[in-house]
Order: sequence, then C-alpha cells, then structure tokens
Amino acid sequence: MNTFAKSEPASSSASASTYQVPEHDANDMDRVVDNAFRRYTSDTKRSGKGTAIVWFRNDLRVLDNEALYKAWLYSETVLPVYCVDPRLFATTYHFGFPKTGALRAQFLLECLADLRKNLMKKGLNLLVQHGKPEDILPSLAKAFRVHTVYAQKETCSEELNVERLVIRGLQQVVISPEESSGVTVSNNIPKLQFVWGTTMYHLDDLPFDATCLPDIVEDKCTIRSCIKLPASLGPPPLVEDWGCLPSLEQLGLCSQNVSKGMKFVGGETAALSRVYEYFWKKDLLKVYKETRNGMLGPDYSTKFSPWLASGSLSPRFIHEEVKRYENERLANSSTYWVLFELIWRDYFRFLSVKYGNSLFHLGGPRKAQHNWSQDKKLFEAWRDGCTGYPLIDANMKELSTTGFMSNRGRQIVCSFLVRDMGIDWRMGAEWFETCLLDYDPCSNYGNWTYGSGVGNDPREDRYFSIPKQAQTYDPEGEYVAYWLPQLRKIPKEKRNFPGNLLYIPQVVPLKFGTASGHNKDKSYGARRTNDRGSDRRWNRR
Ligand SMILES: Cc1cc2nc3c(=O)[nH]c(=O)nc-3n(C[C@H](O)[C@H](O)[C@H](O)COP(=O)(O)OP(=O)(O)OC[C@H]3O[C@@H](n4cnc5c(N)ncnc54)[C@H](O)[C@@H]3O)c2cc1C
Repeated sequence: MNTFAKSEPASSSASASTYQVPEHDANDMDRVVDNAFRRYTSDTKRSGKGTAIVWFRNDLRVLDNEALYKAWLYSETVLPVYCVDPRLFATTYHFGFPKTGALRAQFLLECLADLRKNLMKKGLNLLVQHGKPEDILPSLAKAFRVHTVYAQKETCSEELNVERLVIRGLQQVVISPEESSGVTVSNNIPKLQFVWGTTMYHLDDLPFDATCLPDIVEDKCTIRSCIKLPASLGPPPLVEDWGCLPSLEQLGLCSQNVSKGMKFVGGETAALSRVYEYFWKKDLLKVYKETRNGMLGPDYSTKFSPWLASGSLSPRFIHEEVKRYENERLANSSTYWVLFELIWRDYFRFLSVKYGNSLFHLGGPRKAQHNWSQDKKLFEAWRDGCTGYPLIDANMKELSTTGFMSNRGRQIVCSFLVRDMGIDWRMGAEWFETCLLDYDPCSNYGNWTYGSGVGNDPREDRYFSIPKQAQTYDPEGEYVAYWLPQLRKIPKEKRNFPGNLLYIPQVVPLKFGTASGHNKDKSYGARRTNDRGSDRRWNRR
C-alpha cells in the first residue's frame, strides 16, 4: 500500500501574539465534540452485507456525514479512506502558484488527524494512502471485495475529472460471486455512489433545477436535519497498516508558523468548538449583523469558513444550532443573517452546477470582454502587500501570514486589483487559491467573477473606494497599524492616509478619487452609491 513514513504529528500551538481560533484547550474541545456526537446518535440497525468504502474528500467529518452513514447502513464493515492526491500539491492552472500553500496543507493535516481520532471514537479508523484516488480506490475495492464506494459529490471540473477516472478504474475491477461473500455486486463491478453534502440546502430539494438557478439569492425551501449515526460504526475490516499522515516536507512544502493574527486549528473537533464558542459561550450570534464587516480579531464574524471548506463542519449543523439558539436565547436579524450568508455559500455552489467551467474562464459566465493586464510587477506589489495603500497592504499581509482575510478585506483587495490595477482577475483568484485556508473553488471563483464584473451579477461595477472603506471600517487605523507596525507612530486618523513620506510610494493612482484625504472622497463616495459593495446585494432578494 502507498503509505507515508511516520512523521512528527501536526502541531497547532499558537504564540502569544496570535489569536487561537477556537480559544478552547484540547480537553474542552473533546467535551464539546463528545456532547455533539451524543446528541446526534441514533439506534438504527444496519441492514447490509460485505464491505463498503467511504472515500473522504471535502467532507472531513463524522457528524452529519451521509456517505459514512450509508456505507455503515448497507454493509457489515466500513473502510474509511483518504487519498493524499499529489495533484493537490502541484501548481495552479494558469499562473503556476502552489496549488495548496503551507498553511492550508497544515490545516488539512490537522483535519485528517482529527478525523482519524473521531472515527476511532466511533469504532473505525482512517486509511491514509498516498496517490491518486483512481489508482488507490479500485485496488482497495479489489483487495477488500468492496461492493460500493460512497463519496460526497463535487461540482467543479478538476474534482469531476477525478470522479470519472475513479468510475473508470472501478469498472476494471471484477469481483467474482465467490469473492463477494454473499453480497450482490451488480455485474460483479463495485459501484461508486455519490451523496450530496456540501450545502445547507439539498440539491434535490431546490424548487427548480440547478441549471435554471435564478440570478438572485432566496431562501425558498426547507433544510434537512442532520444525519444521526449509531454510537459505534465498527468493526472496521482487518487492515495491516492504516498509514501515517505525511509531513509538510513530504508534501514538498516548508512549514510556516503563524506569527500574528488568527491561528486556526484544523478538524471537526475544533470546528464544533468554534460553533459552541461563538454561539453559546461568547454569545456573539446575536450581534453578528452589526460586527460582520469588521477586520480585526477573532470575533467580528463566525470564522466558520475554513472548516466549512474542508467539510469538517456541516452547514446543516450550523442551521440546527442557529434554530436552537433562537429557541433558547433569542431570534433577531443577526441570527437570520448567519443563515443568509450560508445561503450565499450554497448559491455559489449551485452556480457552479449551472455555469460549469465558465466560472474559471477570463470572460466568466457573462463572457465579458476586457483588456486585462498581467503586469508582473504590479501583481507582485499587490500579492506582497507593497502597493503603498495601507488598507490593501495590511489585508494582503494578513492573508500570507494567516491564510485568512475578512470578507470586507477580500472585496476591497479584489476591487483594487481588478479596477485600480486593471490586472487579470484570475491572477488574484489563483493567489487566493494558494493561500486561503477556506479555499473553495465555488466560493472563490464565484466571488472573484462577481467582484470583477464577469459573473452573473447584474451590476457590472463593484468599485470599492479605498478612502471610503478605510473611513468606514477602520476609522482609527487600528487594523492597518496591527499589520503594518510602522504606522503605529503616526496619529490614528492619518494611518490610512500616511502620504508617501511616511510610507511607501503608491504603485498606481486610484481609478476614482484619491487616497490622500477624507474630504475629497466625500463627493466621490456619495456619487458612487454602490460603494458599500456587496451589502447592496441584499436588495436583490
Ligand atoms: C474575492 C473573494 C474570494 C472569496 N473566496 C472564498 C473562498 O475561497 N472560500 C470561502 O469560504 N469564502 C470565500 N469568500 C467569501 C467570504 O469572504 C468568506 O466566506 C468569509 O470571509 C469567511 O469568514 P467567516 O466564516 O467569518 O464568514 P461569516 O461572515 O461569519 O459568514 C458565515 C459563513 O457564510 C459563508 N459566506 C459568507 N460570505 C460569503 C460569500 N460572499 N460567499 C460565499 N460564502 C460566504 C461562509 O461559509 C462563512 O463561513 C470570498 C469572498 C471574496 C470577496
């Protein structure tokens, strides 16, 4: 089997100047996950025979995992498998950036270590194999006489291509009736069965076909309950070597310490702890709508996205927790707004079903024509946080240091790259793909096409004025001074507008307005009524 040599366990310690998200220590986190598992336990009896594989992809969780549930229900033994696919650690499609940066790789390893731990709590384990799923799964299916491989359905081209190759690989596997231990394997070929599990709304429950998705976000259908699992899913099949998790070095990456800002802990245990911390312990859900446009610190927004993207957290679980909070504490526009943001997440996923590969094309779903530049120097100034605009530079430094950036920050740096610099939006999207802990092809490319005017958004011009954004969202320059300490010595109101003498020269002039003062921007801000950016999208409901 293609296993890795034993390496040091993934570490997640945070230094004094970082915020650990969640803040809980390991014992507290274990208590939270055990409680959640207990609440989602059922006494259903399994009805199947033989062995089934669960092929874990972006669903690195036990709670509300339908593939795991079905594999357990329709078999006598379940073999959970994760394939460390080398393609994930290659380079991005157009511009050759690392496909997975060190911080997300580290987060992924933490997710896998935690998944193994939680599967063991349920009487199973996780087989970690190095290689392509289309090579590994058929050979495991043959060796373990598997009747079905269960997996979560994906929607974007790279993942769909792997699915096609796995199906083809399984078609080469023939399990004779004598080998199949009494299980009916149709045509003697193990089958690949998909479940839908990435979104809060189930694809099959939409009141329209996903290919007819309207260009508006609506909350029009009911949300399914989380799946309950029995207390034990064991026993697992006999496996000689369950495989070690690779080190970053074995993946061809150098480890990167988070020296300041948010240090996220990967895995389902941390995800459930963050939900507990944000909703129940700190009671922040009730103010989410007022704080969600912040940029500094761990608590202005939920910070659920890295766990949602890796599938360590189920959006349906968040929905159920919001409803529980509304019943037990209060319901207000903030409790609703978290769900509404999750509808946006769903929306971008369904959009990928509707628009397919055009989400990744220069002209986007709209097939828009623009004269984009690919100026390397300008792009590098943006990427490295050296544009001379503190708000841009601070956000880009946060991204490369932590793998995270606020939603506000993402909209601002996206607008700056495409509107002020005129750079090909795909360079920005691919750099985000490298760096983001929460990278998700649908949300990332969906938001980039949206922000650069090539998406399905009826409004073409989403320009974010930096002076106006700085004035509104960082009036005291706290955020920029946190990431650019050289600004701490100047008066608060000047930190976002330090002038070239105190800061570095600006690489491009702003397309509209100037960054040198508030007053000039006022008329400009008033003229461009869309300056609050995506907030106006709510009008489209
Ligand atoms: C250019 C750009 C690129 C982005 N790339 C990604 C990406 O790769 N992965 C990703 O998960 N999000 C992406 N987003 C959306 C958004 O910025 C993040 O989801 C959000 O900042 C995560 O922080 P949070 O969990 O605290 O969000 P919260 O404000 O607490 O929102 C709760 C959840 O709602 C969802 N959500 C909120 N806003 C959006 C949105 N605009 N689009 C889709 N889902 C949303 C997320 O799952 C988020 O975790 C991008 C936004 C922009 C403008």
